[in-house]
Amino acid sequence: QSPLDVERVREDFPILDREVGDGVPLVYFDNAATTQTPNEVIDTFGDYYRGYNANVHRGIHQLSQEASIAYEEAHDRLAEFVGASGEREEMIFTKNTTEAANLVAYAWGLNELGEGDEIVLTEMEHHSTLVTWQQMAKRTGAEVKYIRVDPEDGSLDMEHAKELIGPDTAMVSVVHVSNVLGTVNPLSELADMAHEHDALIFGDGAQAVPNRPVDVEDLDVDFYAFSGHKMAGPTGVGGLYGKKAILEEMEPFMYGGEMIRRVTYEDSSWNDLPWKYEAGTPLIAEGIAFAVAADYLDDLGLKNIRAHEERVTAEAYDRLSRIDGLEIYGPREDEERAGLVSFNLDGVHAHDLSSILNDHGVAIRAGDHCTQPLHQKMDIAASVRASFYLYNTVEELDALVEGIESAKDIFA
Ligand SMILES: Cc1ncc(COP(=O)(O)O)c(CNc2co[nH]c2=O)c1O
Repeated sequence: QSPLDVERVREDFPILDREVGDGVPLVYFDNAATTQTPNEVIDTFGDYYRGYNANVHRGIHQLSQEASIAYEEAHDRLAEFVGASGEREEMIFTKNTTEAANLVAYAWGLNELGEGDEIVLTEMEHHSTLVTWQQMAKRTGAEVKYIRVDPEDGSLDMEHAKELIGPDTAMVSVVHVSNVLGTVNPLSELADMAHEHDALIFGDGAQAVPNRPVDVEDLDVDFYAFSGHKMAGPTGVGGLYGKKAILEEMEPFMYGGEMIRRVTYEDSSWNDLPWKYEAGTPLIAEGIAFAVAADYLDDLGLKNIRAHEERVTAEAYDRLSRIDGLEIYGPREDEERAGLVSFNLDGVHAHDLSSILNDHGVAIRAGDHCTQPLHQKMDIAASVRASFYLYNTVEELDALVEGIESAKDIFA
């Protein structure tokens, strides 16, 4: 029995009633790419643009004050959502997780990294962090090293992590939950290892924040990034948590209005946190809707969402593992796994399988999921990924299994 009343929850997501193709019911299993948006979040946009649309931070008039208060308080809400006690001063709104990683790489990395410094990543990093730190290393003369991933169960080789993280390590950047394997990495343990050597740690929380309680202070990460569109919120807004002392010391790398205090022809000084890192007119409605998404998830309960997702994922794993010729990647059935299952079917290319599944109404993702090095390491050109969220049901798995069996009849 799920801790969520899923049938009632699904009423909040009108898109889930859609039919696709020849009138086939939509089965949305692409939540690791982006989640669907509840009415409460959608309605925020209409309320804002009909009721209090104005530019923020500067206006004296009432509309600007209303918009400013809503936008600024949204920062407090997202800080609270991830356990940041510094409230808005530790919560920068970016466009997404990718931009958050780039902000840290440019604002911190460009100034702090040099020859001899090492950046420790994992082999399962998403391109948003892997390419960012790889290119920042090339620009600064730093060196990137990768913690090995065990291809058998997608686990991180922590003995190898202990070898790599040392006195030359300046930054450790780790995906909290892999968007391909479903592996949940021991971020807190890696933070301790980084701090033992006075290195900083960046946590990529894109696949963690939506579906489990995250407390950045318990984790003791220095930075932690996540995206609104992956947690029932809008695209265009993400959160970058940073420890206040680090954000105070760091120099901004995007300049302009909002982020300044005083400007002369000779020099400029910066605004308070977090505005110092939010140059120009922000995504105001998106930021306000981001906080509504956090409220929506907290009303359902992140522990309930996690338990529901575990139930659907366990059933998916069990049913997929019974299909001959289907190989599942990542943690084994008895190991902790986030709400996704990536796999391949013998004799059927991932793109062909996803096309057949689409004909059955099933929306999944096929490809490299922005982790090309990981796929190369696993010696697979691509993979098919089914990813679940709070509104999916065990019954929806029937369409997935039927679609796979249909693909076997056609291709295998
Ligand atoms: C682990 C991880 N990190 C970072 C990102 C980047 O997030 P963004 O900046 O909001 O795009 C993603 C998005 N992952 C995926 C986006 O589409 N399919 C995916 O698996 C992700 O899964």
